[in-house]
Amino acid sequence: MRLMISLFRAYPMASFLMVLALFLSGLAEGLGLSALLPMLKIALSSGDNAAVAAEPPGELEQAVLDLLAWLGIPVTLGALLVVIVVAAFFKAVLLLVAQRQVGYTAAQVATDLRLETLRNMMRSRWRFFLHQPAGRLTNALATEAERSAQSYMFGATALTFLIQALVYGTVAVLVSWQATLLGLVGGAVIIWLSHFLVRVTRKAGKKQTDLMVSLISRLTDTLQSVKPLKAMAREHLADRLLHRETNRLNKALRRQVLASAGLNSGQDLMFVMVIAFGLYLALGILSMEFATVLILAVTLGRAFNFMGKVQKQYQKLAQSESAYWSLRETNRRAEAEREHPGGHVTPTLGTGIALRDIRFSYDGTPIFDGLDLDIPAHRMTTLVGPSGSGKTTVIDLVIGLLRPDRGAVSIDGVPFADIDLTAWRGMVGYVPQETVLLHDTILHNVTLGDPGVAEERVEEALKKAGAWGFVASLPEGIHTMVGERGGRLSGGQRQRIAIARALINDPKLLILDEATSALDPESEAAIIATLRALRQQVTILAITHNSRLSDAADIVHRLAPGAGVRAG
Ligand SMILES: Nc1ncnc2c1ncn2[C@@H]1O[C@H](COP(=O)(O)OP(=O)(O)OP(=O)(O)O)[C@@H](O)[C@H]1O
Repeated sequence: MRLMISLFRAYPMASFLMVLALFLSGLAEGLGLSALLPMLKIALSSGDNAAVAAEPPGELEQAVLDLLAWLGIPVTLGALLVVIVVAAFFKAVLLLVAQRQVGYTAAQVATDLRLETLRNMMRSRWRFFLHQPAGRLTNALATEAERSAQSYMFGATALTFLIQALVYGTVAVLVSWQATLLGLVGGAVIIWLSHFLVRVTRKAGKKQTDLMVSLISRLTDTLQSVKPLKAMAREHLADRLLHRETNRLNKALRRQVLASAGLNSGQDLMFVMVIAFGLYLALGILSMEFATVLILAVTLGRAFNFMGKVQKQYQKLAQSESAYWSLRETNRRAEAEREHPGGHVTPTLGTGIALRDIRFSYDGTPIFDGLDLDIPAHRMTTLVGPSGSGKTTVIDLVIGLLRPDRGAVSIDGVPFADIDLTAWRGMVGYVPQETVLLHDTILHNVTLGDPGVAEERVEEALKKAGAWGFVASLPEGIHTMVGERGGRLSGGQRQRIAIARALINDPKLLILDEATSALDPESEAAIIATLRALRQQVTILAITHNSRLSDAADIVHRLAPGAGVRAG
C-alpha cells in the first residue's frame, strides 16, 4: 500500500488518468449490469417482448426503466441487449486505456529508477562507491528496478479488480442490501482467513530481495575470475561459492509458490461454499424470486471473484515490493554520500600541482603523514616505489577522488576547495592499471560513445598511442568489436586503446597508472617517445615499475611505505 502511495505521488498525472479510466469503465460495467435485471425479467416472462413482469419492479429495476424512458429507449429485449453490448464496449475500451496507462507508467518507473540509481551512484563519493559490491549495482539496475515496476503493475491491477468488485457489489446492494450484507460478511471472513498467506509471501519476497543482492554480488565476482578457476580445474569451487545463496533462494521461492497456490485454491473453494449456502438460503428457505436470486448470484459471485483477485494481486505486490524499498534505500545512501562539486575556479595547469603536508588514511590506517610532492606543468613526472607505498592513492588525491585528512592539494597555487572539480577532471586523461574495455567497437571504446568526436581524431589518438598499426590491419579497422571486456585483443593492444582513450580529449594532465606494463619493448619505446614529445602540451604523471619510463622522465618521486617522499 505504501508503495502505491509513493508511486502515485511520483507519477500523479499518469496515476490520475489510470484511476479515471478505471472509474469510467466501472460505470460502464455498472450500466450494463443494471440492464440485466429488466432484461432477465422480460426473457423469463412468457408472451411477447413487452415488459410483462410478474412482480412490481425493485429499486434498481425502476431506476433503469426510468433512465431508459428518459433516453427514449423502449423497454424491449432487443433494446436492453443493445444497452448491455454498448456498455460492454465502453468498458472494454476504457479498460484498455487504463491498462495501457499502467503499462507505460510501469515501464517509466523501471527506467526512472534505473537512471536515478545510476546517477546517484556516479555522483557519490569515491570511497563510498569503492565499498559497493559491483553485484549490488547490477542487481539494483536489473532485478530490483524490474520488480519495482512489476509491483506497480500488481497494485494497479489490484485497483482495477477492486473497482470492478465495487461495481458488482453496488448493483448487488441495489437488488437486495440484506443479501449483500450477508455475502459481504462471508467474503470478509474468507479474506481475513487467507491473509496469513499474504504475510508468508511478503516475508519470502523480502528474503528473496536480500539473497539476490548477495547472490549477484558473488556471481559477478566469480565470473571475473573464471580463467584461473578453469586453468587450475577448480570450477567446482564456483559451485560451492554460490551454493548457500542459491539453496536459500530456492527455499524462499518454494515458500512463495506454495503460499500463492494455497491462496488460489483455498480462496476459490471458500467462495463457492459461501455462494452455495446463499443460494440455499434464498431459494430453499426465503423463497425469493428466481430472477432476483439469479442476478444476486451473478453479481455477488463476480464481486467475490474480483475481491479474490484483488487479494491475489496484493499478494504478488507484497512479494515484490521489498525490491522497491531496497532500491530506494540504495538511492538514499548514495544521495547522502554525494560528492562535493568543489569551488568555481577552472584551473589552467600553467605551473603545476602541489601536495603539501598531506596526511591520509584508509579506515584509520595512515598511508601518508606529512607528504610533500610537486608535479610541475609540462613535465613528465613518475611515481615509483614498492607495492602498497601509496602511488595510486597520490593519483586519487590529485584527481580529487580522495580528500586528505590534513594538508592541501593545489593547482597553480589554487587550493582544491576552490576548484571546479568537474572542470578539472574534464582536463584529465586517465589510463588505469587494469584495462577493461567495453563490449563494443574500438571507435566506441576510444570515444566512450561521445558522438561529437570525429573519426579522424580517433585515428590521430590511436596513432599517438601506438595502436594504429594493429587497428589498421584489422578487417573492420576502428569498427572492429573488441569482444567481452576486450577479450579479442591482447593485453598490450588493450592498453594502447586505453591510452588513445585518454588522449582523445587533448588532456592537460595525462595520468598513466602502470599503463605500459603489458607492452612489448618496441611498443613501449614508441609510447615513451610519444610521451616525451607530448609533454610540451600535456603534463604527464605516471606510475611505473619500469626503469625505461623512469629514465625518460623529468622528475622521479620515490615513495616509501608509510609517509615521506624523496625527489630523484
Ligand atoms: N580502498 C582502500 N581501502 C583500504 N585500504 C586501501 C584502499 N586502497 C588502498 N589501500 C591500501 O593503501 C595502501 C596504498 O595503496 P595504493 O594502491 O595507493 O598503493 P600502490 O603503491 O599504488 O600499490 P601498487 O603498486 O601495488 O598498485 C596499500 O597498503 C593498500 O592496501
